Amino acid sequence: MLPVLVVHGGAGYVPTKRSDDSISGVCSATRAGYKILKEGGSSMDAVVETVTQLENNPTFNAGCGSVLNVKGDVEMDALVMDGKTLDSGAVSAVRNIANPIQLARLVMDKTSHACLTAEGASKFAQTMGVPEVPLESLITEYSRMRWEENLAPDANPVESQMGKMGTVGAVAVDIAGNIACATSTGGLLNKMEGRVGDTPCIGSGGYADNNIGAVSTTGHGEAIMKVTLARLVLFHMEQGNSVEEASDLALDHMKSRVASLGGVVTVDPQGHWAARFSSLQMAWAAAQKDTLHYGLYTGEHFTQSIDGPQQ
Ligand SMILES: NC(=O)C[C@H](N)C(=O)O
Repeated sequence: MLPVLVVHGGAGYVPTKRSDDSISGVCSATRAGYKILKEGGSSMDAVVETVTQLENNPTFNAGCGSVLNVKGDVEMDALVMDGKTLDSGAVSAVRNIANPIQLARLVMDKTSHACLTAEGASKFAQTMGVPEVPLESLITEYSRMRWEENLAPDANPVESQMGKMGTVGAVAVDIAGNIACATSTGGLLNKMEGRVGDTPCIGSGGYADNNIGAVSTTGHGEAIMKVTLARLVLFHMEQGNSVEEASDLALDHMKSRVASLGGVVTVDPQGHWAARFSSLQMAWAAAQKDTLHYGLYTGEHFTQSIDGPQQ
């Protein structure tokens, strides 16, 4: 069953003209992460590489392609967690870097803290030699268009975003049985300056514990934090539920308790995995036993050889 990698590209609704790019984006990032696992690399290396590729892909709301805040700026959140030690690293409201997930990992590896924010995170990035990139390099025509649309007095950015989420995340179990998660996002469309969502919060945007499993989440951050969605999935697994049942129970609770939709990718130490969502769509992919699995709509599950024609 091991190794295994499961990836999401955000819960919500993917406009038809962007759905092929979303599917091919999650599939190629999954291939890259799975290669690391197959060669004996760690689950942490695999999830960070996978999420880095998705941050570099302008289709997704993370890194280049992030949504803009109300001022037209990009402020990004990211989290990694290591299931062996329960160490985690996060950055919130970080600007002018290409790969927040790599900075989150540096917070975990090189500081005694779990999260750095805003200017402090930028100063740390400089100290670590992470190159500063111009704001313009993170902004796509599409994200600027959606920002402008949502500045109108009658606009409803939360409603509009539920349509198109695009946060990215990955969970993995490596050959040694170590488990990790990584999640990265530009957050919510036209959010207030300084708004921090669920993504960098342990237990909400993700969680990993070698004894239970790992989860990466996507959805409306304020709702995800109310139910600590990632830890809630793992709680249900601790109660004896399968990865699928636990994921569905947690998503059902978020829907009934706080009327919010979302999605998760989940693994357990044996290598069972799930990609579940209550939203209309979630681009997802998984790799196990040299097979690539992927889908977009509820119930959709395609498979092909990992070395087959590029999806
Ligand atoms: N697209 C998302 O999943 C958004 C993210 N959870 C946030 O609220 O920041």
